[in-house]
Parts: sequence; structure tokens; C-alpha cells
Amino acid sequence: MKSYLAAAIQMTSVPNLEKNLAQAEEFIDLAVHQGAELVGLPENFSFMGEEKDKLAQVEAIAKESEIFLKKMAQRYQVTILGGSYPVPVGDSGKFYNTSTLIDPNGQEVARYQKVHLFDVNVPDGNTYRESSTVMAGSQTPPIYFSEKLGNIGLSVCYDVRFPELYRYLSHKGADILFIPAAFTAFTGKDHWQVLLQARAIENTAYVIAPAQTGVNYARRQTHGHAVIIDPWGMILADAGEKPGVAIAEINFSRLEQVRRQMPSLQHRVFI
Ligand SMILES: O=C(O)CNC(=O)[C@H](CS)NC(=O)CCC(=O)C(=O)O
Repeated sequence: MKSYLAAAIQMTSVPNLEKNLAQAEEFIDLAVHQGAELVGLPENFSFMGEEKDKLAQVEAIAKESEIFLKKMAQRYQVTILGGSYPVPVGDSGKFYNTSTLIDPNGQEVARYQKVHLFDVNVPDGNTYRESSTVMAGSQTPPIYFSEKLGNIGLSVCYDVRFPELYRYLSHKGADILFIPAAFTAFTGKDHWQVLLQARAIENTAYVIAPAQTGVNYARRQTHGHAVIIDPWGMILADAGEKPGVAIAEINFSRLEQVRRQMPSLQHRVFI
């Protein structure tokens, strides 16, 4: 398989759908002009805001996000991950925190509904109750098996704390793990990079982690540091703290080399 460039986009999404889509378009354009063929957007790329504000506009956010992703993938002829956006679940008043992967034909090739919900009182005083508006997904995460891009497994944000999800993905053949996020600034400073490197190292897989950064709304501040990590755990690119793009090469001979040097996947006993 040929090497190619992947991009992890970093945004400060706000409670304004149009503004966020315009920002995402700018960064997709930038990533493609730098040669990226696989482009990831962060969790909640199209809307970050109070849950009640999100709920009030959820139909439009879901519809416009899907139209946007398909348009971008076709226009730029790249594969795009819509890190996540809310998709209403019938008339339940809740939505799935949904991540979709769209190929250059504008076809959806994978869809994942976030399984682990962030119901946490963070020690900085912020309280998160994702389950008050989000329905937990009940399906195992999908892998898109691509002859051109490799086998790409999906996940979202808080999932990164549950290594069994990634073990499942690598067991099923994933070479690349997408971990789009809106990590809190408080937890991010101590946990983000360590968790991502651990998932890359233990699964000897590439990790592509698009991220939210800065002040998104009210007291919500996100950590940034969208990164791409190689299967040895090396940080290949880091977007820092400002909105932007992290770009790095996905190289299958490097992947095979690491899997020869450190054959831990072959030594698995439990799963
Ligand atoms: O708050 C918002 O508006 C946006 N947040 C999100 O989209 C999600 C669900 S609340 N955030 C996380 O999962 C953070 C996980 C995390 O930070 C950790 O695991 O430490």
C-alpha cells in the first residue's frame, strides 16, 4: 500500500453552525492543499454549545453536517471523517453523538454512535452530563477496510479511556485509529497525550486525533493538541493550541516494521 498524508484538523467550534462549517471548510482546503488524502474533523465540529441550544437546532445541525461532509469529500476528492455531530433518535428528544466517514464519491462508508458518555464532574468545577441529551450507541465501532487508505477504525473522545474498544478494533484488523475529541482543558493537560500514545503503542497502530481547542462557549475550554501518532507511539504532528491542521504520513512499511519489532499483537492472550 502506498504512503499518503493524513490531516487532523483543530477547531474552536462555537454555538453557530454556519460559522463552524465555514471554519471547517477553510481547514479542509488548507489540508488538501498540503496534500492530505484523509482528513479528520473533531468531535462536535459543527456545533459546540449548551446542550439545550444544541437540542433546539439538532435537526438542522444533523442535516447540514451531512450535506457539508459529502460536498467537501466530493469537491476535494478526499476521504473525510466528520469527527462527530448530533443525530436525533426518533422522537426521543435525544441524539446520537455520531461520527461518519465519507469517501471521495460522497458515500458514507462508516458510521459510529459514541458508546461511552461523558458524565463527569471535572475537578475544575465544570459538570458534564452528556447522557442528559445523548443516547449511548449500542453497536461495536466500525472499521472501514480500504485498499488505498488502510483499515480505519472509528471512536470518539471519552472512548479513549476504554482500551478494550481499541483492542477490539485492532483485533478486527484496524491499522489506523481515529480519536476525534473535545477534551476538556483540565483533563487534557494531564491525560490526553498519554492516553493517545498508549492506544497507539499497545495496538501498534496509527492514531489520528482531531481536536477542539480554546474557549468554545461560556466556561467551556478545550485542550487542543490535535495529533497524529505513529505505531511506535511517536508524535508525528501536533497542532498546538491554536486552530489549524496537523499533517503526517501514514506509511505502511513503517507500520509493518513496528509490528515486526514489537509483535505484541501476536502475543495477546485474552482478546
Ligand atoms: O462539552 C462540550 O460541549 C463538548 N464535549 C463533548 O463533546 C464531549 C462530551 S460532553 N466531551 C468529552 O467526551 C470530553 C472527554 C474528556 O475530556 C475526558 O475524557 O477527559
